[in-house]
Amino acid sequence: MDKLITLDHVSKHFHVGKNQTLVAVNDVTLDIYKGETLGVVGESGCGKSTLGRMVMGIYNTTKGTMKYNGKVVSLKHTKDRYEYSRKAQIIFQDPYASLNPRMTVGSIIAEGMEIHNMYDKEKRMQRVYELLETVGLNKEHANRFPHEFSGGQRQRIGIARALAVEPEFIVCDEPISALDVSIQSQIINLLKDLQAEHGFTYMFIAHDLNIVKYISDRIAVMYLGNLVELADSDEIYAHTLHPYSQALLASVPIPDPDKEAQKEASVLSGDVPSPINPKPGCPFANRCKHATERCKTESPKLKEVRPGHFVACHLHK
Ligand SMILES: Nc1ncnc2c1ncn2[C@@H]1O[C@H](COP(=O)(O)OP(=O)(O)OP(=O)(O)O)[C@@H](O)[C@H]1O
Repeated sequence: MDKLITLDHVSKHFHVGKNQTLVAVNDVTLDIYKGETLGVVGESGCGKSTLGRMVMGIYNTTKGTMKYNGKVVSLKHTKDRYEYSRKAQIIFQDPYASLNPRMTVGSIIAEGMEIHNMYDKEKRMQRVYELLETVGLNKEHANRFPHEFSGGQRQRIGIARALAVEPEFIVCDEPISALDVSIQSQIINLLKDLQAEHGFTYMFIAHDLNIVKYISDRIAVMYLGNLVELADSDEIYAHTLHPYSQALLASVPIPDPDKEAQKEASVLSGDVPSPINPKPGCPFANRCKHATERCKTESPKLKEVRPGHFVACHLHK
């Protein structure tokens, strides 16, 4: 498969006080292949959104390089950057916060096409109507305002806006977390159908491992800014290697109450360490029941331990 995005030892640091550096993403090396869905999972604060924003070119990388189709993406105002801002789109967790309440739905969807000088005014409006139909809304909705819609409908508007500029790559940043469970699968199915039709590449960020399993070809597990495990979706569920991924999987509720009761309690005990001025060693060491002295001092590197299955853990050679 062809690589669309290449992250080479990418980090993002935020300066949060005198001599204090918050390491939101730490030394991530990762490829995203054309047409795939890469699921990115981990607890709140582990750096998923920051990674998504770097991949979008919204944040600069502090260290390392990101390439799109072999070309380095930077925030400098170049022709490539302008083109990338069309090819890479994002769908946000909270569709209401990301839609301008003073603009009609039609103007929201058309805005990107205007910025990128796509089509004349009449053709843009025709595309708005078509896009509304594509995402399961209708033409009449173009003249309404975001507050007149339900959460699921607003997310459909967010998807139509992303599609309007004919992107190749879409970051879906927890697009269904804020929606009712009954609506979640409708949005997931819409995203899957659109991918089948247009060949989009997705980076799908989520907490919920069940949903990620259904939509992802591969899954990346993050912990405290680090990529700790990466494998095909089926492989990672069948052979979960990192103790943190095992704990995350164990935290997904099992519908059978007897099995749920038998599950090992306290799988994720202990606090997540601070990302500010992080200590050396494995970031998961203080919560890991397998941790040894080595884990407390030496950071494990991500290595391929089964075909296409990468893990950063001293337990696995
Ligand atoms: N602009 C910023 N300035 C300072 N710190 C930030 C900034 N953005 C994110 N962080 C910090 O970086 C870390 C990673 O945050 P990020 O939002 O990427 O995590 P996340 O996994 O997406 O979490 P969530 O699921 O809650 O959105 C957190 O410790 C967060 O507080």
